[in-house]
Amino acid sequence: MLGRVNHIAIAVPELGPAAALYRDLGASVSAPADLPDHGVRVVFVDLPNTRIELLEPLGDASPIAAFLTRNPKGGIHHVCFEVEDIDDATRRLAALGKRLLGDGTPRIGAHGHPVLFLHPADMLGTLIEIEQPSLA
Ligand SMILES: CC[C@H](C(=O)O)C(=O)SCCNC(=O)CCNC(=O)[C@H](O)C(C)(C)COP(=O)(O)OP(=O)(O)OC[C@H]1O[C@@H](n2cnc3c(N)ncnc32)[C@H](O)[C@@H]1OP(=O)(O)O
Ligand SMILES: [Co+2]
Repeated sequence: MLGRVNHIAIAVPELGPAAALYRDLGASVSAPADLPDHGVRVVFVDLPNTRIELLEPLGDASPIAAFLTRNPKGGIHHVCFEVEDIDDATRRLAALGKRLLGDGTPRIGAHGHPVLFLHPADMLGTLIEIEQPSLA
């Protein structure tokens, strides 16, 4: 079921300095993009074998606000795995008893592809995102 690591997300209190840090390391960093439906502002750090997704809260109801209250300097927020067929993966994960966050159906993520999140309590204390990077 699980394919490549599509990205590793780091939640930060301020995107500007975080993006500058990775630029100073010589990485290619995208311009910020607001994702109001997801309550975050995001930039992507391109790496040879995956990406870092830097996340800043956007709006009062950001799903990463509580995380940053617990981790005021920021921290690793989630890992995103690619799947070939997110509908099949959703069914299989639900059958395995994994809690699917939100309304339990995939939503369009930062790359314009369907994504879904699994509750950290069911995934060894780690928030897991799955993404279908291409049309099934
Ligand atoms: C989709 C666009 C973009 C993309 O890649 O395309 C993104 O990735 S956007 C990313 C932001 N969106 C999300 O994270 C959506 C899914 N997340 C959630 O629904 C919440 O963050 C949730 C429910 C996982 C946690 O919400 P919150 O922290 O407000 O709830 P609690 O304080 O009750 O926490 C419950 C429990 O989970 C632990 N927790 C919370 N966040 C994390 C985390 N990132 N990693 C590991 N564990 C986490 C928290 O400590 C609590 O643990 P407990 O033992 O019960 O105290
Ligand atoms: Co993500």
